[in-house]
Amino acid sequence: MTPAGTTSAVLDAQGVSKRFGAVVALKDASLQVGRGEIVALMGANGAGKSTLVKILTGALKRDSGHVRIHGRDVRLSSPGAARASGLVPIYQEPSLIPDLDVADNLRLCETPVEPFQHWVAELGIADLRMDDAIRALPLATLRILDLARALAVEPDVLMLDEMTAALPTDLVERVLRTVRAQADAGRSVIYVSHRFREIAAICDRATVLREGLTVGDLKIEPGIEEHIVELMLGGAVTAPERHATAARRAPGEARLKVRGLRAGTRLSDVSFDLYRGEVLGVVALEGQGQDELFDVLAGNRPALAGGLEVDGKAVAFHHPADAIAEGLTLVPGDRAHALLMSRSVRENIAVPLLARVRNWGAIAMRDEAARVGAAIERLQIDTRAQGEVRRLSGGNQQKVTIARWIAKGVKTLLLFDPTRGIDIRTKRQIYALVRELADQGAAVLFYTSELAEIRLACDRVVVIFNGRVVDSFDAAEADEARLMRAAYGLTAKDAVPS
Ligand SMILES: Nc1ncnc2c1ncn2[C@@H]1O[C@H](COP(=O)(O)OP(=O)(O)OP(=O)(O)O)[C@@H](O)[C@H]1O
Repeated sequence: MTPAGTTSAVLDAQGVSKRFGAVVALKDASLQVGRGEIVALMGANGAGKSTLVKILTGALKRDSGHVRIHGRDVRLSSPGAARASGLVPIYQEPSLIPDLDVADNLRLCETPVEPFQHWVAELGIADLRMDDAIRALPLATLRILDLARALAVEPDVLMLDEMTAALPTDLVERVLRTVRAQADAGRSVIYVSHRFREIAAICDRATVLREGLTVGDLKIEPGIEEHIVELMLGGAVTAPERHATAARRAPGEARLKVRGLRAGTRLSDVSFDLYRGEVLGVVALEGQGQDELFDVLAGNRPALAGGLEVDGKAVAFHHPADAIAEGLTLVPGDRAHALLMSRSVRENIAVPLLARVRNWGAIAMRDEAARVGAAIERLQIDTRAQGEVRRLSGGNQQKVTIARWIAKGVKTLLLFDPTRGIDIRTKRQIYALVRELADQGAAVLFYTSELAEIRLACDRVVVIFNGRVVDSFDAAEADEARLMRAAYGLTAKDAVPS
């Protein structure tokens, strides 16, 4: 384990430990980053990555170990102290205050406005106004604002914790280019991610944590992926299964028919059929109407035009309860809203999605406890901190949102980017679970911002561009180039933009 440039490391953390009551989050973690280097910090859900990042950014105090910056021991006693040492984080969840506008948020954290605006424009958010209320902005925009805010203060070491997990493909590419350019200009970056494609694209090295210990430090080179996975999981994992063969829909009428659906300002005219027994993927770049589509299907917003049919019957949803009554269940992308953060893991899994739907999930208590237990086991949810969901690692929180529908059983499942922030082993388990649910007769609509998931999890895919379905094909034919072309509104004969 001899990382490049240990002696000239900009940041050098050694022997870091941290305990939360009985939970040992970090036992002996080390991490070095040289000037101009991007180091991936990897590990399964709950390995301790976020805890280490929080210690390095002064949000948590370490129990033992030391941290050196440019060779000097530092005490990172607060986020302000870490910033003063040049360490700036972007965490898994948006950090701007929802009740304030952009300008007030900048003032509050003393972010210089001009550089911030420069980065916002550079990152492709063209229409941001300083008096926009944070609450009204989409999650993807908030993540970009967090990055712009961090870049505006010209950090020595930038730490990105699952920064791209909520972003659609086009914004991910822009973020990756920007981060790489920052490193090329001499800044150092710690990049926490579960996405190998991104790590291969921009990182120089990977430091791997397992159960709070640093277990490897590797140069990123072709073929390193399986080695990293082995280190992360402490043993071999099975290769991903490819489900995508022929369409698997059950015979008979479509479970859900969507016709000429229009909603908000972005969803113009979307039509497709979703059958029992199939997993239908949805691919779209940022803001092409996918949020509005899922919102309408979940009863969160009205359709302005078009119609829905469930099992051959015309329906109109005015409230989420209407959608649930027709058997449509949403797993939203935003776990912060999906979970009761100060309640336990079990309560979160068992809680009816909406208390007012009285006949929903009428399961005997004993039976329910068994189902909740089975779902926890199935997804290997880390229950060491199960008393309050907010104490779980980000990936484990996401698993809780998914465990709900495993515990309850569903007819039509609407999954909005369900695997963001989830480690590779669990992702594979989730694909298998989704398949199992479909095999049992569920119809699944699966929006993902990770194009590779289409082939791994879906039978068919529809691509939405500019509020319309522009292409639809079997998942077996869904290589990333074809999906990308379609997502950019290019037909098969057009060239991919280089
Ligand atoms: N405030 C806290 N109280 C109790 N336990 C905590 C707290 N914060 C983190 N933990 C526990 O520490 C362990 C490590 O969590 P951490 O968030 O660092 O993992 P991670 O590697 O970032 O995971 P993920 O990939 O899921 O985000 C987990 O078991 C988590 O439940």
